Amino acid sequence: ATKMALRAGLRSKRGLTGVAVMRMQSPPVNSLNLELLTDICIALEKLEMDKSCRGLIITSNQPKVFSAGLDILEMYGKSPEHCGEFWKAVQEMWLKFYGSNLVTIAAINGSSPAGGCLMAMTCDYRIMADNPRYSIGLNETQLGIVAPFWFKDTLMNTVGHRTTEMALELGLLYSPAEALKIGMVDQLVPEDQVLTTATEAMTKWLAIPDHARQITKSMIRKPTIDKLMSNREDDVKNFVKFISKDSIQKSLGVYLEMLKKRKA
Ligand SMILES: CC/C=C\C/C=C\CCC/C=C/CC(=O)SCCNC(=O)CCNC(=O)[C@H](O)C(C)(C)COP(=O)(O)OP(=O)(O)OC[C@H]1O[C@@H](n2cnc3c(N)ncnc32)[C@H](O)[C@@H]1OP(=O)(O)O
Repeated sequence: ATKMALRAGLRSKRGLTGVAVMRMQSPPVNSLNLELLTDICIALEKLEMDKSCRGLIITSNQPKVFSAGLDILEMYGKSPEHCGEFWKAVQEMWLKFYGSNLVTIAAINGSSPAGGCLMAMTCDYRIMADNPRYSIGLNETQLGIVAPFWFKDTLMNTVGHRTTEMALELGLLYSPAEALKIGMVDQLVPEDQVLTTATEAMTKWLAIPDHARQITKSMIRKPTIDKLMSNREDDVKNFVKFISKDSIQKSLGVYLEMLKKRKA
């Protein structure tokens, strides 16, 4: 039986119609594996074609974690072919979210490192739980890997040039308060209010006529999207070449061990 990795449905509570809530539920930490990425893309594609849907809130059903980012097990000890397929799915998720016609809001109810942060940054607005135990950021360099140009572009478009230099080179993970300060997230609220606040924020975004908002969003994001679109195959090749290196595989292995030991 296929595992339902997320739930998407149109809500009509409190007068808020045409808004889907997507809840990632891939235990234990919503790491983005091929299955979850594919499910997310299919669900978003369906919503995008549904004329009654205008907005999407993405959140997590897992306690304490929004998403642990890309599933390292999809990149560790796998064949070049598998790594290539996986990377295409990561690209697809980014392209669909960053270019979405819907109003997209990330209700970040837990930690969101690396690919989890990327996913949140593709949204139009980010609300995070104000819990100092949670962290968010692009920490790739800490794993000995390099975030590709479109991760970097998404961060730069969100927090600016200088902050991106510091954040990306040092692989910084920020507390919610720090993330708010640099503009990585837009609002902090108590944990139990993340979803209701996302719904309230959605009302404000939906008050803008769709066509005007969509054209404006596209005008701002299209150059960044086009850059990946015209380099997709090379980007896959670069990823496969990079991730297959013995030194990179070793770094990933060490990092996975560290994650397990930290737990013990
Ligand atoms: C020139 C360059 C050219 C090309 C380069 C191209 C590309 C390279 C770049 C690729 C980009 C990668 C981006 C990524 O997203 S990499 C993933 C980074 N993610 C992390 O660093 C997060 C790691 N996880 C955590 O910090 C914590 O798990 C978290 C804070 C999310 C939750 O903590 P909690 O205490 O609640 O859970 P844990 O006990 O730590 O974890 C539970 C089990 O889950 C496993 N786990 C956690 N994260 C991952 C993951 N991302 N992938 C796979 N597995 C993960 C963890 O090991 C535990 O497993 P078990 O011990 O239970 O077996």
